[in-house]
Amino acid sequence: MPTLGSFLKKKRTKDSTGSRDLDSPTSPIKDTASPITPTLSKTSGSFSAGKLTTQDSAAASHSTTASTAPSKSADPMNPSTYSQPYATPQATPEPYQQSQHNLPSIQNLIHPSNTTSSPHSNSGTQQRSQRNDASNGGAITPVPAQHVPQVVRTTKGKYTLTDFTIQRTLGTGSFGRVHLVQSKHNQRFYAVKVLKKAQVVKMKQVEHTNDERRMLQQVKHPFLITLWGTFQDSKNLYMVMDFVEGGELFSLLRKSQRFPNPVAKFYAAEVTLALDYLHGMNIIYRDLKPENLLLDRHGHLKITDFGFAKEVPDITWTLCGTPDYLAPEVVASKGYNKSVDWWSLGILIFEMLSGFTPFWDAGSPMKIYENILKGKVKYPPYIHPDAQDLLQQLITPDLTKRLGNLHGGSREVMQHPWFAEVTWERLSKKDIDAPYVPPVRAGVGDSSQFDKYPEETEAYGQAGDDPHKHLFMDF
Ligand SMILES: Nc1ncnc2c1ncn2[C@@H]1O[C@H](COP(=O)(O)OP(=O)(O)OP(=O)(O)O)[C@@H](O)[C@H]1O
Repeated sequence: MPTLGSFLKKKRTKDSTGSRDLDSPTSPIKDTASPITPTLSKTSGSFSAGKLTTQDSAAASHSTTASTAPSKSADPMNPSTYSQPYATPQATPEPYQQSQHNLPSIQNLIHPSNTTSSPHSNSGTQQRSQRNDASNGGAITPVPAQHVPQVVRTTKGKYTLTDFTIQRTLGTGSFGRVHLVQSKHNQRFYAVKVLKKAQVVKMKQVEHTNDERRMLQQVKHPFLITLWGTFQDSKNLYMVMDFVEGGELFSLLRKSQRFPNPVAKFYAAEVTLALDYLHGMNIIYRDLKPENLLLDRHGHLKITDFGFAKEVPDITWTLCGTPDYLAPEVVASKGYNKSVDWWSLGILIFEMLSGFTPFWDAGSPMKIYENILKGKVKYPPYIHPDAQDLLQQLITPDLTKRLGNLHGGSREVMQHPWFAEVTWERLSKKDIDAPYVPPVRAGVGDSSQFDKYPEETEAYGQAGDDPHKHLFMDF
């Protein structure tokens, strides 16, 4: 039996449960007088989550502007890939009305033994725990692959630091940070994830990091982040991705406290399509949570952070993920399969609908794990009966009953009555209006939707000894 070691991968920079005060008068979104008015989408007759209309009129007015910008991706090295420049915004949106949103108080969920391992241990609230190579068998029915894509995308070109002007930090993790950067070749903006090799090695994340690169290189889907390429210097690894301007779903959820039913449904449906795609490629994502869901400038989701994604045809044993989102078979060190992502989808939907996660405990991750194993979920009365029915079938420890893990695979999730209005085909083409359009100015590197972080003090691109180079040959 391998040893179990947990460590801090990333702290939620905001708590996962601080929205228990659901009747707070400061909440911009309430179920009782929802600002999300169900509207017909641009594709009449198909599902539309409606619009967030009270956030600010500037956001709404900007959405028209933003939608004029082409959403075509562009290779950072290649100016010809952006022949249609972004439309210049006609109206400058007002910045987010932060004061209206009144973020809930931060509560600490850091495991005492892990508080020193994070680069931001003074500001965080929740850790991800991980243990490697836990073993022992578990009787699991593998989900048959739904579809295997014909074409595997390859990352283009080889970049170096000198191809980009590094700008502010957009987010931080345990081994590094993500920067907004501008390509010197095409002037467009990208996100570059910088991972410190020494930290990756110290935290035994070499395999996960190489997996992350390989998984991201393989995937191509409207709701998954695009990786353009990777490179390294003596100290750091660099991953060049599209910059997703709208910020984390986490921030929107905390500002909103909880989402009305149609809004949660819209985001859950996009995640479901992405999971269906990943599982069709035998990839388990394993880190579903609102922090890893970014909003593009039109309000559609992009799943980022493939740090735990893994190609697993049948069963795996590694314990990784975020405590609140872990399936019981992962907590119990049993072998597990793709169905852990369906469990996490249940937790995500629960959190979107209620503002807190079902097994949350102020005490510690150990308490959360205990709650997960007990498996008792209290459903708030405002959760729609169809949603509750879906959640009960996703957040079930019985793998022979968990939706998504049955014979029909992800189709059975999509066919659940809660998703009845969703026109999956159109949604997969982003042919359905998002419920909320982030107030960003397209094409100008507007990072106003991201929290501020202290900047890196160590210069990138230093020459010198590189004892870890052989571990990251693919970068
Ligand atoms: N492509 C992107 N565009 C904009 N922001 C991004 C992008 N990728 C990541 N971010 C921001 O950076 C944060 C950290 O990214 P990510 O989770 O990938 O880093 P990480 O180092 O793997 O963190 P963790 O320790 O959770 O694994 C995200 O939560 C998000 O706010």
